[in-house]
Amino acid sequence: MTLAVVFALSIVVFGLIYFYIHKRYSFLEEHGFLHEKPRFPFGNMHGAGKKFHPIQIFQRGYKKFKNQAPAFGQYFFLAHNIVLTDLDVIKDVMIKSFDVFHNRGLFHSKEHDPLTAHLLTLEDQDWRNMRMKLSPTFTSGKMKVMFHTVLDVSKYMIKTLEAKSNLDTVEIKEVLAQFTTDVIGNIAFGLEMKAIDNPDSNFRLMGRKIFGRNSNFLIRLFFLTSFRDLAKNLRLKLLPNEVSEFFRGIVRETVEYRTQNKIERNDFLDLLLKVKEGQSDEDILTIDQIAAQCFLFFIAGFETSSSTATFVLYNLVQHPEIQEKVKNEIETIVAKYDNKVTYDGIVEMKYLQMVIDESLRMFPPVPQIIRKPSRDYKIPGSDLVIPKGSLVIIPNYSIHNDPENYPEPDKFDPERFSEENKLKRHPMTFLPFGDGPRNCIGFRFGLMQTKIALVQLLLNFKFSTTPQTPTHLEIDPSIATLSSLNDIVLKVEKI
Ligand code: HEM
Repeated sequence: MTLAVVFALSIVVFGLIYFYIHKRYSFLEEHGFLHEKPRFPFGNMHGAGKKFHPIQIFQRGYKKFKNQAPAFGQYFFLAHNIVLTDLDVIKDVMIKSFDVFHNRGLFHSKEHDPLTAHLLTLEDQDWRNMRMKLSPTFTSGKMKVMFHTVLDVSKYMIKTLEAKSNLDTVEIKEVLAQFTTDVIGNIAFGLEMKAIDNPDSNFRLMGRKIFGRNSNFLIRLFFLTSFRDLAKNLRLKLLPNEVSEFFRGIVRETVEYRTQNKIERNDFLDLLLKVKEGQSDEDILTIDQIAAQCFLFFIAGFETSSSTATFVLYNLVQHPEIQEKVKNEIETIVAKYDNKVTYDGIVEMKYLQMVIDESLRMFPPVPQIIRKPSRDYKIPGSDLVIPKGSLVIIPNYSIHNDPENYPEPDKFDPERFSEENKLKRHPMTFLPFGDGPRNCIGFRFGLMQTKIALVQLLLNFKFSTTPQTPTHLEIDPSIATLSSLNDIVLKVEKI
């Protein structure tokens, strides 16, 4: 081949690539969505995962476009997504038009990455069947049964913290992450673990491999989700083999042990095994399906709840008068129940709930909610049409921190969540657990374990700032859930 032919071919190839990129980056303009100018190869995601958390990029667009249109667009590499800003449209998407928006479009691969095929990612009828099977596991009645197991684990946390108290520097996020790891390991995998005793326990290590700073989980998830079909064809995986084998192995062994020894426990695994027993053949959950749900309970349950409790404590040390008020409420209600921490007692703690809600508003652990329309969707009251298959983002972090919804959003003020004040706001201004039929199935459990941890901690210790406590929280850009970049170091004194 002569040099001239090579040169001509290169020009054609580069021309085609340029044309393809240009075509992809014209998509939002052609569909009428406002957007920032994309730059190849990251689109609008320059710095995501390194300098910025994706929610900070969504927030930039949210502030810019919110008052101009009910939705705006963004490019993630070459893929587009649509971010909703109008609260009525969000309500329509999550609730009324659920028949169009029942999927999330997240990457999963039953065949090559079996632990990714769980309730969070399943679609259409597979999701409906699984949600129906799992819903009975998360009722208030089931929470009451599991309450005592969580309480026992919390007593262990208190004992361990007593040994550390009166030291000026306790990194509280790690203490709480060890607590929720123990809880979920116990309830979802049937294991009596002591991550609190051994911060390097396998479960805690797996937690760090998934959510830790170097995991790149968030970027991999977005990437595989944006190029789902290609990723499946190339047999790409979201989870490292090591993580996958660890969780599948534990569930397989525990199920075999329980079946052989006819052991019953009041936990998630038991309830999933009951689904396995009672149904017709096609309804029976396979070991991989059970392992995937348990794995999801682990990833959905431990980080979210420990972050919630950490953010509450962080806010309470900045506001000692609120710490005092919530502690008084806890003491009064515990005294009423014969000096015992009871399920009914924690349900009665209204001010504690307000404190938790206000923390969830400022720092929602799941800071964006995702849906994928199964057909073209015309946004009510506008000419915009969201094309079938687009990734649609509900930016709950931006909504929760929008001064039009919450004046002075950086101020921690639990009174915003009094019954009277809640009624004054649009229902879509508070979405820590999502909404509609695809909301968080585990919200009761998440709140219960958060409350148990806080009640036990506040009954036993006084928390205050130290010179190392951050005065302002930076968001960790590399972690999928909302997490603080700074260690949350507090002074802990035994009462
Ligand atoms: C404070 C703690 C928690 C927070 C803030 C939280 C938040 C969320 C959010 C925002 C969603 C998406 C909802 C939507 O798309 O509308 C979600 C989904 C989900 N969460 Fe949670 N969560 C928490 C605790 C838990 C726990 C403890 C479990 C299980 C043990 C759990 C299991 C799930 C599952 C299975 C889904 C997917 C539901 C479905 O697609 O049908 N979550 N969570």
